[in-house]
Amino acid sequence: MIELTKEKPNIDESAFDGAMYHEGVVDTRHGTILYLEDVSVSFDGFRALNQLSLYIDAGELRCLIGPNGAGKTTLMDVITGKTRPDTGSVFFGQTIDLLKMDEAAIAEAGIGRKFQKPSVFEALTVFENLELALKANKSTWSSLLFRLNGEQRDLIGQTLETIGLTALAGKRAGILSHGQKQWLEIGMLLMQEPLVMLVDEPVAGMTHQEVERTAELLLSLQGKRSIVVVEHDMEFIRSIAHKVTVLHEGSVLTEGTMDEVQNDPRVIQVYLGD
Ligand SMILES: Nc1ncnc2c1ncn2[C@@H]1O[C@H](COP(=O)(O)OP(=O)(O)OP(=O)(O)O)[C@@H](O)[C@H]1O
Repeated sequence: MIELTKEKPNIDESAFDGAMYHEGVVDTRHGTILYLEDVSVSFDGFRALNQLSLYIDAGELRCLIGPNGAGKTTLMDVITGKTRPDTGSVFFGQTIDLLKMDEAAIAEAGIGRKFQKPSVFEALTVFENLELALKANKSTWSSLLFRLNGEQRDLIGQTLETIGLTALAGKRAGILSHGQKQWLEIGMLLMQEPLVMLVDEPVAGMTHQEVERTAELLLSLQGKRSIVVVEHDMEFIRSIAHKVTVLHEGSVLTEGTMDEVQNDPRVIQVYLGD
């Protein structure tokens, strides 16, 4: 079981199915941190997700691939509360019903998302961006009075090391390369101490060297956090993947190692072959 290290999230008690929730703890005793079962989403009669079931283990790094329109973004939107499914269930650990929570409560409970386009504050330094991400946890009033304590400085220091930007901590984020901005944004997400990180196309537009560094970064996080990566870059997926889930027409087509899915004739037909 992974313990939430931050304060007890402010979750409506009605989101809990039964009395299994212990203060500050997401119940992963069965090894699974995200349960999606029979999830369907329709837009004007078009099924973007079609009875999709997916299970993510605590601490795993899962790669999600699939052709354009397969439903990857919609799946992320359902997990983070942006889109409500028509049918199905979505649980965080065994007991937290995400369908009863809004986007803010889901984020606060420990599910963080990094969008494809970096949105760092260019006028602020790298350090200040991380500081701001830490403050975003606080209410507006307490963030006005907020001063970093030693523990929080250490957390920023560790995060700078993790994302490889320690030497640039005092530089304005606007001067960073595209890859460095992406790492900073991953760092900002880490400041929220999420248990689950959803990462959308992290290496799009990166140089080869930056792609390699991003692979190392994500691999260094597995075990500590559960990470779901959506990416089209197959070489990158191969370098990080243990288990790959292939989506097609809103459902899971197959799951397995990169070799297994790449040699699956159905995958070759719908995705890798085109
Ligand atoms: N808000 C919406 N309204 C109508 N249709 C939508 C909406 N959002 C997604 N869709 C449709 O649902 C399908 C799944 O889209 P989604 O963005 O989830 O796919 P994806 O796998 O993320 O694709 P890509 O790899 O291109 O990002 C697509 O056909 C898309 O056009």
